[in-house]
Amino acid sequence: MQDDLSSLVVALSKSGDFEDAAARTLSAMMGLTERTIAASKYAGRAKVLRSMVHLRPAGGYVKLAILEQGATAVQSAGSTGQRGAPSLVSATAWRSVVQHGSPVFVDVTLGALKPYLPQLPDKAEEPLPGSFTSQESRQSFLSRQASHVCVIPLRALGAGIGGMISLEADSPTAMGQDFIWRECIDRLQTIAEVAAPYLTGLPFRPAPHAEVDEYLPVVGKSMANLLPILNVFSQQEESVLISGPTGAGKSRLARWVHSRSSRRKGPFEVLELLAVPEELQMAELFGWKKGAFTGAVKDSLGSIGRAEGGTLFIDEIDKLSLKAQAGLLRVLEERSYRVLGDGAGDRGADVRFIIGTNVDLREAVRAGRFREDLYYRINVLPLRVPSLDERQDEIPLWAHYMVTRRHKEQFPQGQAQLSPEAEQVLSGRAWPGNLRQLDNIIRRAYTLALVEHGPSAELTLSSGHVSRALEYEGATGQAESKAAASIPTALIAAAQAFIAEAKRRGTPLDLGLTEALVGIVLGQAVQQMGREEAFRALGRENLLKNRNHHKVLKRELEKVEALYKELGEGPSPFAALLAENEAA
Ligand SMILES: Nc1ncnc2c1ncn2[C@@H]1O[C@H](COP(=O)(O)OP(=O)(O)OP(=O)(O)O)[C@@H](O)[C@H]1O
Repeated sequence: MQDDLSSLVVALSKSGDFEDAAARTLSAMMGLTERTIAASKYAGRAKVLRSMVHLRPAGGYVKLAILEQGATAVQSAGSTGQRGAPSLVSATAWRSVVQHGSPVFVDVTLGALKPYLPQLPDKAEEPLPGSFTSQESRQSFLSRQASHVCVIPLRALGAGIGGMISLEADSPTAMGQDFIWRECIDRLQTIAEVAAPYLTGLPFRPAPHAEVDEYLPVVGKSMANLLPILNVFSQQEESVLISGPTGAGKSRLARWVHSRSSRRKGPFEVLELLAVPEELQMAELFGWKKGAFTGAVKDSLGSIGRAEGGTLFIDEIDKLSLKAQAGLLRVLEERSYRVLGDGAGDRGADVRFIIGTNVDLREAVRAGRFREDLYYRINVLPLRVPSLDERQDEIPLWAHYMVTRRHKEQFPQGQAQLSPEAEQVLSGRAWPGNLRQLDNIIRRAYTLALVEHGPSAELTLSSGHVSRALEYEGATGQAESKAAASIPTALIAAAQAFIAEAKRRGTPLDLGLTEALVGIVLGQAVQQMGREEAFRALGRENLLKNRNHHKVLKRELEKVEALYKELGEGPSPFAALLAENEAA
């Protein structure tokens, strides 16, 4: 073992990317498992099928690597040519790994799951309450011949559990027994510990060029990395949890998942919880029979009923009342529900759920607003959609797509484009409202261009059109949103606000007034850190040494006052500091 471990360490230290490190780690683990089988009573009657690295730090999956028996390289998740639906891992297994920080053994045939807790031997013998998992996970494993699964936590150095490694084996004669996991678990864990810093720290291999389609017409670098994972998710029956900021495209991605699933011919239903008052949530979800409550004048299908045979996307799940959460949990666990006022009993739900959220559900669980069991039940296949600001490379592509789409509605044969300057303006600002906000701006800029040029099959949106569309947004809102953005982005936003004001006034707004920026930064720093610390932090210690800092602060703050005066905005937030400085 020592030799194997040393050669693994050498190999890992030469690995250039996650995929290579994953292949080496998984093949070392599968090799060890095979040797353990060969030396056990299951020799010749059991085989190792595959293993997987699931990198899923808080927020969602970022990488999934699968090594099939006999292969030397990991499969890129979701690649075509995979047989059947690749099984991932059950919600209960992940929950146990997170809660106990220890491995878990799953007997798929029995549907039993045991945490490996040698320090608490009694507990280790008890299957986890609630036992194994949903029917979906079980079926998924069984369809891949996996009868026994071992799941090992993956810890990044100094961090919590950021993922897991799962090993699947086929050993029908070991039904109801622990299989060989106990014999090799310590060594498997050692391999996982040695490999964890490489698996969590190495860069990913660049994703192959992603195919775009009507549901996802633009794919930049970060989405290209996520799509293979989402593709695997789409082939599962388990619930998918899509989190991400509002307007980032979660509902479109849900549709994308549906369009790639085996349910694509079935309906795709959306339940926007934000639009449903709490007291109507149960009715909206489950439907009602005539007379079930005041106002129920005829039978009505709920979202679950309408999504029968297809997919239901429930957006803003954190808005679900605790009562409706209990109802949804039951549907997810038992695949049945009761229509309100239906005396005929429960009906089955053949529905795949995709859940959307723009809040951190763990926080909602901690605050007691969201059921923990429901959280784990929907958190089997989580994925976080990055904000548009994290997908900078997509901004011009989306803008182009949105302009073209709009123009084709008017002129099917026409051509519309954005000037390079217009693209720069769009790329240079922050998008707190994400794709929805970008779409709104493009719509306005397009209208402005039409107004200026008249209806025309050939149309170019200039930076002027885009800037004017942005002006409608209001400079204050922008400035606030910029605070969290990168410095260049924030500065460009400030420049846009300045230019917009210059254009609005009709009288010149002298460029020299922008020099007030130095005073704003300095004044802000002095207010936050105190005089001396501020001058040091901003690289002006020399001014402290020759006692010139009062003078410089005065000069710069006066420029700020001049700017405020010119804008008719009254005293600046640094007026008191200026007076105090004068007195000093
Ligand atoms: N794939 C897409 N194709 C075209 N437009 C898109 C796409 N994705 C997002 N958009 C644009 O962004 C807007 C917001 O997208 P979507 O409703 O999917 O976001 P969301 O993350 O679900 O938002 P919310 O959380 O507020 O519901 C859409 O109305 C559309 O203008």
